[in-house]
Amino acid sequence: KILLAHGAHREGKRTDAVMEKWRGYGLGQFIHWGLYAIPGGEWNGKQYNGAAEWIRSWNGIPNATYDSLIYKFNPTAFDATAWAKSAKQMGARYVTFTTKHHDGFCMWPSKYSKYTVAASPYKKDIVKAVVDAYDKEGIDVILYFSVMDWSHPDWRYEIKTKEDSVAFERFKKFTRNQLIELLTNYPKAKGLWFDGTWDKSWVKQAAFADDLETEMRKLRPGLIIGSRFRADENGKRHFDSNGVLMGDYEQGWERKIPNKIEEVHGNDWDCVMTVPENQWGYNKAWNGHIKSANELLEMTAKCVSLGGNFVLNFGPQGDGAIRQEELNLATKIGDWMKLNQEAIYNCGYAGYEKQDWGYFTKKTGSDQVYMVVFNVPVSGALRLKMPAKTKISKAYMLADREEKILPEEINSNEYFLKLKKKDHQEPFVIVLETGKNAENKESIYEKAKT
Ligand SMILES: C[C@@H]1N[C@@H](C(=O)NCc2ccccc2)[C@H](O)[C@@H]1O
Repeated sequence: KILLAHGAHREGKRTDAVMEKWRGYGLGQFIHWGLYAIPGGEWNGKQYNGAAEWIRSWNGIPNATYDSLIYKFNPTAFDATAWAKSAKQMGARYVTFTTKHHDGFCMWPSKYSKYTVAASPYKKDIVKAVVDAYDKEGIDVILYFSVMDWSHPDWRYEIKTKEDSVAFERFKKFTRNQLIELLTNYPKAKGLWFDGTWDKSWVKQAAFADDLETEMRKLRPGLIIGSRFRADENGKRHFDSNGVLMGDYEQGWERKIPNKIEEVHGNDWDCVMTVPENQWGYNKAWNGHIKSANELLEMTAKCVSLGGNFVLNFGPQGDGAIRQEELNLATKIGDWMKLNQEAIYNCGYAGYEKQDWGYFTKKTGSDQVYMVVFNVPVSGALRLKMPAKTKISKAYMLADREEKILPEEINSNEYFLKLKKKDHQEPFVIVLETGKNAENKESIYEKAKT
């Protein structure tokens, strides 16, 4: 092991109650909202073909012109309670909210910047409204914060000159001030979701970032900070020079999902996902593939089956209303979650191999196993391969506990589950009661000799 002053300070999962709760969330909501929602991916009738929240970086718009959007920010349709109620019915158990994105506009009245809601016609503290409304619905709040701040005169992508380094020292102080301000103003926030930390300038600040993380954790015991915040003294990010995860969970799953358990290295993790292929902020033209509710439910089940959380992004419009397509998805997902949440909340990796019909999840701290089924074969019978020594004592439909399913053993540890109904239009859950240490019933079929 390489001796590191600013690598990981802890190895393996956190075991405290706050993190145990985080681990069991299953489904979360991301909200990207800021000045970028006003142009919505378009400027002077021309479409910006990047992600809508990056439109300030487009050379199609002078920075000063973009920044003057502050004078147009007056979201009359903004209703944090309506957002929180929609998230509640969807079944989200935490929300990650953009306090400041790469453009540098602050959704709270920061005293360290003029470029905030306080200087807009709207004036009011949006972060406070969101934190209070979601907290009232029992949904935990994580604050998203972009270190990269294109609007700040002292921000640098990299430090090339003495002047750059003097400026960036000021920027580091500014960043620390804003983070301490957020933790002080919004003590209900359970964590910080850092972004914009890949710049060469920030990657060189191992000691500063390490000290800042320590200071934030001391100010807010139990605070949850992911692996994207800081680099170690060799510039290694997410995993330090010894390959150990920095922070409390892996934050690398952005618009992608692991396929097998080995890819998560025994760490906690969350996957953050857009509804279109790559739009986080509101984009008028939702081009390309828009994910359906069933696709998003499958992503949720896949993440939970591999021990992670699935965080679905919403991009409210410039007026503060959430677009109808997103509200419809939240409703459809919520309808399914109301029936099947038992297989998602406080569940994790079951330890079984992946199978064609869908995903296994297991209730944390129990032997209760769930099959979240997305693919029923034409035969209408699900082939189930269990590890040796696993006996199925009971199988039934979660949505109708009276509908028992008799597992037909076809081979040692292989079963067919014949379903009453074949044409399922929605994913569904089968509950498996397994006796882990059941005697390993000798198979009645001898193995083929090859
Ligand atoms: C959560 C998303 N992260 C922001 C972003 O800049 N992603 C682009 C990116 C993704 C992964 C590594 C570097 C850069 C996007 O704008 C969203 O805020």
